[in-house]
Amino acid sequence: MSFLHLTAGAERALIRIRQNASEESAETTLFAQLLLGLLEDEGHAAEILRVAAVGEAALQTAVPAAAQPLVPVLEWQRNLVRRADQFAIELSTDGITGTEHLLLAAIDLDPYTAELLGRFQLTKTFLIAELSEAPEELHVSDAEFVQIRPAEQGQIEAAALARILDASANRCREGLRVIEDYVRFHLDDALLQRELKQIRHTLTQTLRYMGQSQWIPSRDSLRDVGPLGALASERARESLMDVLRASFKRVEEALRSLEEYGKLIDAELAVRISECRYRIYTVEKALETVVHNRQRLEQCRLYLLVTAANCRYTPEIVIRNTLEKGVDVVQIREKDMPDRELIAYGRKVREWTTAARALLIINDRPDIAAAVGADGVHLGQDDMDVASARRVLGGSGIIGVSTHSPEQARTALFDGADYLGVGPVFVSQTKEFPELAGLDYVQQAAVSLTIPWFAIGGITPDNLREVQFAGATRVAVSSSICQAPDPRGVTAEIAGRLRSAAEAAAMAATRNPPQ
Ligand SMILES: Cc1ncc(COP(=O)(O)OP(=O)(O)O)c(N)n1
Ligand SMILES: Cc1ncsc1CCOP(=O)(O)O
Ligand SMILES: [Mg+2]
Repeated sequence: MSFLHLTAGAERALIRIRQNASEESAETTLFAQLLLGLLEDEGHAAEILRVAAVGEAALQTAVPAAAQPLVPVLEWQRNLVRRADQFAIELSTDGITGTEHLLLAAIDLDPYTAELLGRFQLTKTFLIAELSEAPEELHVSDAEFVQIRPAEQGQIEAAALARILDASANRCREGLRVIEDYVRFHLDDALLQRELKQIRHTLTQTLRYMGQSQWIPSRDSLRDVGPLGALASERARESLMDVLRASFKRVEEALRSLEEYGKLIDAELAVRISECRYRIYTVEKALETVVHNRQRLEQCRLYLLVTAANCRYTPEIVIRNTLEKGVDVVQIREKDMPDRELIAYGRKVREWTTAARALLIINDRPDIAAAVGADGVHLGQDDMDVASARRVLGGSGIIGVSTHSPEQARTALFDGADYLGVGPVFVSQTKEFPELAGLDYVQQAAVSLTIPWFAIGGITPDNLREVQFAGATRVAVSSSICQAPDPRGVTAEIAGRLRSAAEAAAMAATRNPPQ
């Protein structure tokens, strides 16, 4: 199993640190451990360090003798990966984060590391130049371009065609930039960023093959119909979301134009443009729901799955008492209840959850969720797919998806899930699983996902600490609350610990804001 976007070497380096670290460590010690780990490994960073003649002995001196304040390891690791991701997205064509990007992030974030490696000429500027991959399109030779030849175009004037294609390509590129900025600076979502980058890359390459370099001589910016900002509707924007939506529209229209006019040049290349357009639609849909539902889920930390047969008391007692003590989301998980009974029960739970300002999710059944006015539905890997469920539930319904690996998480995200279940972490009293995803998957989710996710499976007050240390800030539980002699007490304990951790993280974030 691997991280969503890290090479195996980068993954090993991070896991090693988490295995050796306690919850808090001196920041410089963590950077020193990272460098030593990178040097020991076989990755790209080791090669860079070796070529620069940086040996183990030199790295040991990275730890200054003076006592230093401690930082939460989890937070440190998130910042490191986030910075490394940005370097990978900017510098490499595939956007995959490798050990070399971790090394660059360490130099960028830590003055001691920068000073130490600077002595070996390994500076940020040097590494950026070294790691920048030339865009692939530069390797396409002129002979490979499709030529626009007036004779082949029949009545179409080649210069006009070139102008149309050039203007559309520019509109598309500009719009994509605006969208990428939103995803990077507002959503901070590396997965979507990478998808956008890959679309941009495919597009650049396709345009290159369509003979883009020949279009520029036909460019006439002053006479170009509809320059940006000419219309009042193009000038007025009231929110970031407005800007985002307008940019998607501009990109989609420009792609459509490229596709249609591109057919006059090469039908196969036009198909590639059309594929880009569909990928953009997918990203647009994912972004719309991510933004809307992320707000609704933002403050939810404790998620309770209720199956009447597994409760020590009646579901009403369990649900109403635990809502009072900090449950934020209730999932009705009834596999065998007749539909009419389920709907009547669901409507009652809807009233209790609404009064407590909590969310109600129905397991497996979008039709029942719609019928009872629930906030959403939860789907497993073998349940209805997200797109079909959304048609039943309607656009604004929340859809959660169970995932057991990073690959499933990635798929669920692009299918349009609003939150994920991440597990099973431990053996569950509620459901048997052929294998556990374990704390490894929780760690992977913690560094990779910005969509809300809940660790699930066998979580109790006794093991909650381990789950939190692996990076979970939200948990979903069933038996440890529903079967407890004191569901209120267990709920209060779990909810309280999740809240304290969130408050501590918020304090840390104000001390060390992401750049
Ligand atoms: C929050 C949450 N995560 C995971 C699951 C499991 O869903 P699924 O795999 O479909 O299994 P069933 O619960 O349907 O048996 C869940 N329900 N909730
Ligand atoms: C339905 C399900 N899917 C993954 S774990 C799980 C059960 C969660 O219940 P418990 O908290 O009792 O393990
Ligand atoms: Mg299911």
